[in-house]
Order: sequence, then structure tokens, then C-alpha cells
Amino acid sequence: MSPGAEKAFPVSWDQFHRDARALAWRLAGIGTWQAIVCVTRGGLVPTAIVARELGIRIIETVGVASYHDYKTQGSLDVIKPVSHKVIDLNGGDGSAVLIVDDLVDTGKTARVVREILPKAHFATVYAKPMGRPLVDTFITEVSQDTWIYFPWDTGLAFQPPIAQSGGG
Ligand SMILES: O=P(O)(O)OC[C@H]1O[C@H](OP(=O)(O)OP(=O)(O)O)[C@H](O)[C@@H]1O
Ligand SMILES: Nc1nc2[nH]cnc2c(=O)[nH]1
Ligand SMILES: [Mg+2]
Repeated sequence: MSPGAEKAFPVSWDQFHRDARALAWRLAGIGTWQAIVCVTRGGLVPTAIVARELGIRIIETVGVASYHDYKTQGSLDVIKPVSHKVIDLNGGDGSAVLIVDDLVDTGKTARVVREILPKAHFATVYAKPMGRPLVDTFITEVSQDTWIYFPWDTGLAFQPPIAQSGGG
């Protein structure tokens, strides 16, 4: 998404745990997978929660980075590829694989990972409209002009009273 006027969607650890567990509940009703491919780094925390709930112990990573500057997407780099041992499980093309990421925004990251694992099931906790067609399962949709603030990127800070900030 482009920088500028946008809404903020701050997520606490508690809320994130609940949303990631809701994702696991939904996935449990859809299918079974032998391995998770975690899209690092954002996928690390939801992967830990989903893997625990679904009893999946084969965890592979694919490293994709594109937001090199805060809120601005640049070139897409696959920093760490997926092991062929995992791609080839159960007939190949990622058919035994669940891909987990924290969110899908423009869908560019998801598109690159899907090319590597075309038969995998793609799951994210949050989705924005542009990226939504790229994911098979997600929990909460937020608007395209919303920036999601994760608990690992934020901390407690003083909030000026509404009356002093021009609000109301
Ligand atoms: O749908 P897109 O517009 O491609 O954006 C979604 C991706 O952006 C973030 O990762 P980022 O590239 O910031 O790297 P990180 O996971 O290491 O923080 C997020 O974790 C997703 O992987
Ligand atoms: N933290 C965070 N990272 C992103 N990467 C792409 N979109 C987002 C977002 O809304 N929040
Ligand atoms: Mg990411």
C-alpha cells in the first residue's frame, strides 16, 4: 500500500493469538497437511500457533522481503528458497503443504510463493482486498488503506487526550 492518509489497525498479542487460533480452527475443518511453509518473517508467529494446534512438526521457511522501507513496497527478493524435499512431498508441487503468512496486502508476496508451491493451501490471518484472491483461507479482512500494526513491531506509548489532538 502507498504511504499517506490511512487507517491504523493495531493488534495486541492477545488478539493475534485469538485470530491465529481461529485460523487453525478453520484450517482443521478444511484439510490436513504434512508440512508448513512459513513465509518469514511475518509468518513466524502465526506458524508457531497453527503448527501447535494442528500437530504439524515439519516446518520449512521461505524468506521473502519487499517492504524494505516502512509502508513502501520495493523489489521482491526471495532471500531463502524452499527445500525440494518439502515441495516434493506427497506427489509434488506443494500438494502436502500449508503456507502461512501474517497477512496479504497487494498479493505480490503470495504470488511469488504460489509460483514455487502451486498446489499448496495458502493461509493468512489478515487480508486486504487486493491480495484476497491469492489466499485460500484467512480470518479478518481490513480495507486496502489500513496499515496493520503487529504486537512485535509496537510498544506501549503515551496517547494524548482526544481534546488535545484536535479530535472529537
Ligand atoms: O501482499 P504484499 O503486498 O506482498 O505484502 C504482504 C507481505 O508483507 C509483509 O512482509 P515484508 O515483506 O514486510 O517482510 P517481513 O515478513 O520480513 O516483515 C507481510 O509479512 C507479508 O509477507
Ligand atoms: N505490519 C504490516 N506489514 C505489512 N506489509 C504489507 N502490508 C502490511 C501491513 O498492513 N502491516
Ligand atoms: Mg512477510
